[in-house]
Amino acid sequence: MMSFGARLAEAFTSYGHLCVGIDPHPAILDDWGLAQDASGLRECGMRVVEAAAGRVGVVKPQVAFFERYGVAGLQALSEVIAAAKQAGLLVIADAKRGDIGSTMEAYAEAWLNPVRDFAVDALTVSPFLGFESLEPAVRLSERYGTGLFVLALTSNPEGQQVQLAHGDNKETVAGSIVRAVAASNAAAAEPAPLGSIGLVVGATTAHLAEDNGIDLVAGKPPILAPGYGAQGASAASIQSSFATAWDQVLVNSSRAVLSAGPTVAGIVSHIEQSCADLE
Ligand SMILES: O=C(O)c1cc(=O)[nH]c(=O)n1[C@@H]1O[C@H](COP(=O)(O)O)[C@@H](O)[C@H]1O
Repeated sequence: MMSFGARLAEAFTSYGHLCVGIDPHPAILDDWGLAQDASGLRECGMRVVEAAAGRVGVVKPQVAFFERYGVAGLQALSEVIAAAKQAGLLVIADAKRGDIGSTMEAYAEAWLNPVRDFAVDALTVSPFLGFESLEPAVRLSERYGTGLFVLALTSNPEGQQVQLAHGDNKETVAGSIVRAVAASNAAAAEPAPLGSIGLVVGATTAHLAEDNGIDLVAGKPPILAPGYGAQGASAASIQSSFATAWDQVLVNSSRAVLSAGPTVAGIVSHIEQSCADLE
């Protein structure tokens, strides 16, 4: 199995930098005339998958919106994940998992082991119990050919209180996470144009990396950048903020894409416009 970084690099070449978020907010279900239950989630997710297939390389279901409806919601999530993989899309589960190492291993098994119900290509994870607590997920990612996106400099302004705090050695928390991710990629057995351990850096906050001396290029981590569209970042601002790291960036858009529904044709037209903007 090719590494996640190698598969993502191929997806960039074929389809560019857009990742379509599957975030079935209650307001979206209402706007689309869908039921506020698991059948509504499933239908919403399937329409987005149909629109995304062959136009972008990656989709990112937001697990919270499925979890909200309990077991039936998670069943819908597993069906949407399976349909996306079947359509040739890479799938990132946005579950932001993070815990002590022994528990982290169970989370990684749940989301990354290809035999499990929720098996995806990559998972968002939180390093705020200490980057080392993610070690089992890093190890299992390498075993299964999957990837991680580690929160570093999130798109929400309140994140900076924690992420730009300085430790004893004067380095920011975000800077130390980025450095640890670079080291993980440098230690990977299989060299690839992109690492398999990625970062989450908001499209709205990326400029803070340079301002704080944070090197996003070392170790070539893929960078998941949410914030395009609904949170205000434009294609031009994202390209200029990421500067030399731009070829590593996967730009997520969720609400802006879904608000172009409910028809598959409407979603397709928004995706095509966003892809053209990000070229
Ligand atoms: O990990 C994420 O994807 C994420 C990190 C972050 O810093 N900011 C952020 O908005 N996200 C997620 O990205 C998506 C953004 O959605 P829109 O603002 O609707 O495009 C949501 O699913 C968020 O949970």
